[in-house]
Amino acid sequence: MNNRSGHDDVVRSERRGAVAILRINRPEARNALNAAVFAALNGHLAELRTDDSVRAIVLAGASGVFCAGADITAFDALRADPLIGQRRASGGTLWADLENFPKPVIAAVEGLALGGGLELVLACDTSIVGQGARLGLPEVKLGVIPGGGGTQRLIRALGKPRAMALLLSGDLVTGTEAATLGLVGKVVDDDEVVEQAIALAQRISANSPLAVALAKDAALAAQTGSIAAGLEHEKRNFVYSLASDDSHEGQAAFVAKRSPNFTGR
Ligand SMILES: CCCCCCCCCCCCC/C=C/C(=O)SCCNC(=O)CCNC(=O)[C@H](O)C(C)(C)COP(=O)(O)OP(=O)(O)OC[C@H]1O[C@@H](n2cnc3c(N)ncnc32)[C@H](O)[C@@H]1OP(=O)(O)O
Repeated sequence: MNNRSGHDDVVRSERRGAVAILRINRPEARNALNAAVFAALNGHLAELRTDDSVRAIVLAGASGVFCAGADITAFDALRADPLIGQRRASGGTLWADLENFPKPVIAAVEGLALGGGLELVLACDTSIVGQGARLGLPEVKLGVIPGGGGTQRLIRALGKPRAMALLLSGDLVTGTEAATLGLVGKVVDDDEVVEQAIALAQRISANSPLAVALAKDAALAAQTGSIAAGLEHEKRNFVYSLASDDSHEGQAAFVAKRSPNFTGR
């Protein structure tokens, strides 16, 4: 897959079969997020959304670092942005677009995930983190607060006591501590992060793309509504999956004792 023109250097993309790997590539600024990174990530996601050959995405950073957060030197541009309130120009929809992306997105967190970088991790479906990585929301140390959904996703991930301690102190935790807290999906050796994230993405990619998308969609409903509404959402998605070609293929493959060949329909 070619990198998108104009942003080739700030987000690099590569393919491993049905897995697309996106790497934030601003090592000189510890992969800090600026307008160019947001534009490039949004552009890549738009392409991957409709590319049926891609079944899962790994979001990583370059040079052993995930992301040091929003580019602090870009705050003046943010302040001057008339649309900041609508959060259109500041990449504010990126986190929601990631969370609701119709394909699974796995964060491969090496080194650092701070501020908007940890907010990207929280917006992904799950994450593989290096044991020595450092994660946190240090915005309050800069006189701002998380603006990429961190206040909402952290408390849903950790519960109020643990979330407030991290949010209000700006303290950082290691990858191992983050796994104990439930902030990340899995902690691995620092040098295995990206490969383990790709391996998980490949296991997911072998499953029915339709069932994976329907399961993600139903599970996300649990974050915004009542359990009754969520169960109704799950039921609709279950009935839809049962009627799918993939469901028939899954059943036939089991009976024939062979691997299924899912089409996503
Ligand atoms: C229309 C405009 C749109 C613009 C869109 C912009 C994004 C908007 C997003 C919306 C806001 C969402 C809310 C999120 C807010 C935040 O994320 S606030 C930032 C939170 N992050 C931090 O506070 C981390 C700050 N950095 C550090 O603590 C340290 O640098 C480090 C990451 C721990 C690394 O330390 P060390 O290894 O010692 O290296 P350094 O020398 O400190 O850094 C190396 C160079 O990298 C630069 N850098 C690091 N982090 C950032 C950063 N967040 N922004 C900009 N630059 C960063 C650092 O300045 C060094 O650069 P040089 O001095 O030029 O070498």
